[in-house]
Amino acid sequence: MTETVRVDLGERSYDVRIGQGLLARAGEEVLALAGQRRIAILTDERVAALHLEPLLASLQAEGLKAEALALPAGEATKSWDQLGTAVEWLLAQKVERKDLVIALGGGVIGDLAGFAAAILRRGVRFVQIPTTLLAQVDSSVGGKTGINSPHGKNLIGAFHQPSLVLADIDVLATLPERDFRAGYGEVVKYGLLGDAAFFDWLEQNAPALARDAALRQQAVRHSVAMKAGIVQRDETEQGERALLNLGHTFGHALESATGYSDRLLHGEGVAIGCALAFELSARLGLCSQEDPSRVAAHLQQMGLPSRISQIPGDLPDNDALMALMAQDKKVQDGRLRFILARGIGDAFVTDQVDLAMVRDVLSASRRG
Ligand SMILES: NC(=O)c1ccc[n+]([C@@H]2O[C@H](COP(=O)([O-])OP(=O)(O)OC[C@H]3O[C@@H](n4cnc5c(N)ncnc54)[C@H](O)[C@@H]3O)[C@@H](O)[C@H]2O)c1
Ligand SMILES: O=C(O)C(=O)C[C@@H](O)[C@H](O)[C@H](O)COP(=O)(O)O
Ligand SMILES: [Zn+2]
Repeated sequence: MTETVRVDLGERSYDVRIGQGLLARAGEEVLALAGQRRIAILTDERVAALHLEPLLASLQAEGLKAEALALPAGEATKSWDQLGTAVEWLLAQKVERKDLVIALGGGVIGDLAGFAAAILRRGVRFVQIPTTLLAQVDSSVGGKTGINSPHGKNLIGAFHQPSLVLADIDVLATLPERDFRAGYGEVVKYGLLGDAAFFDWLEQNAPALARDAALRQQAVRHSVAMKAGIVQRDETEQGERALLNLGHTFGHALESATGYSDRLLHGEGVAIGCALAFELSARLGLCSQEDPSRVAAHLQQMGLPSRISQIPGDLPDNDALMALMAQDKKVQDGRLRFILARGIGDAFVTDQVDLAMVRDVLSASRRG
């Protein structure tokens, strides 16, 4: 059964449809949204090999004309170079303001295609067809788009909401195990930041998510509904939305330090970052010492890293990691802001953090 979560943002409102077989029905959905418009699909080479043909067939069945560009797979694609390639290709396709860009892929393609759509002719509509667990529960919803810089993650970007999100949970069947696990890092984040009962549910059910479609759909829908609620209340991260950044201050610095490479996937960085945020919260006396232990145990159970020492290869020292954190978008008046927790499901934003303690937490996590 297809379920719909509405993201209510006035004239920028849209539906997130979650269910099985949605890729094969994408043509109908797109036709209903845009009529007979030109369609330009941005995807990556791995996803194209697996899922582009069914999408094209579905669009053609509705008489829709579509062209596709496949970019290299992987985080390094969120770069100026690939953004330029995508935008110039869209212009060469003569994509007009009322046409549609479709992002078919994981968070990398969703972020890059969304940003390309935001700046093309000062904004064209786009549809997200997320093909990773991470993209279905998080990146396809909420309108954060952008690319990375050597100075830090997602430092160049725009808020640009999609017009529709089609999350077909069947396409996750082809996702490599490591990418599925990494995506789970963002699922568990929702329980940790604001829903203790969801975290309890995940402790019981998450090991079965990869093989049980009904549980997977439940987890995706719950995550999307939580994100939609937060985004509706705070679209451009003036306050509450920063909670979705739990684990990211640490995680983004670690991703930059590892060169946006396969050494550390985004969801793995988030997992380590969540563990560090709870460790820091416990050291500050905000939550009990059992909370970080419970978080780390669950991450381990799910095959996710929880410590910096689990990242392969050399890392820069703590000074360099702190310098990367200083580029975080949550920095205000030169002060770092962290998402900390009073307990599982009870996160909050603060700039009242002793940086010496942050360094201690980094050092302890490096020791393993
Ligand atoms: N905009 C947001 O709100 C937001 C939220 C969370 C994460 N992000 C961003 O998302 C990115 C990470 O996204 P990701 O984890 O999806 O990575 P990704 O897009 O690189 O996808 C992971 C890998 O899976 C492959 N793949 C995708 N779908 C597949 C499928 N169905 N079958 C087989 N292979 C498939 C891709 O080719 C890639 O190799 C990061 O850049 C992160 O910053 C953005
Ligand atoms: O949607 C949000 O808001 C998030 O913070 C979701 C995060 O999972 C995502 O990684 C986001 O791209 C991070 O945002 P950033 O502003 O720190 O780049
Ligand atoms: Zn994230």
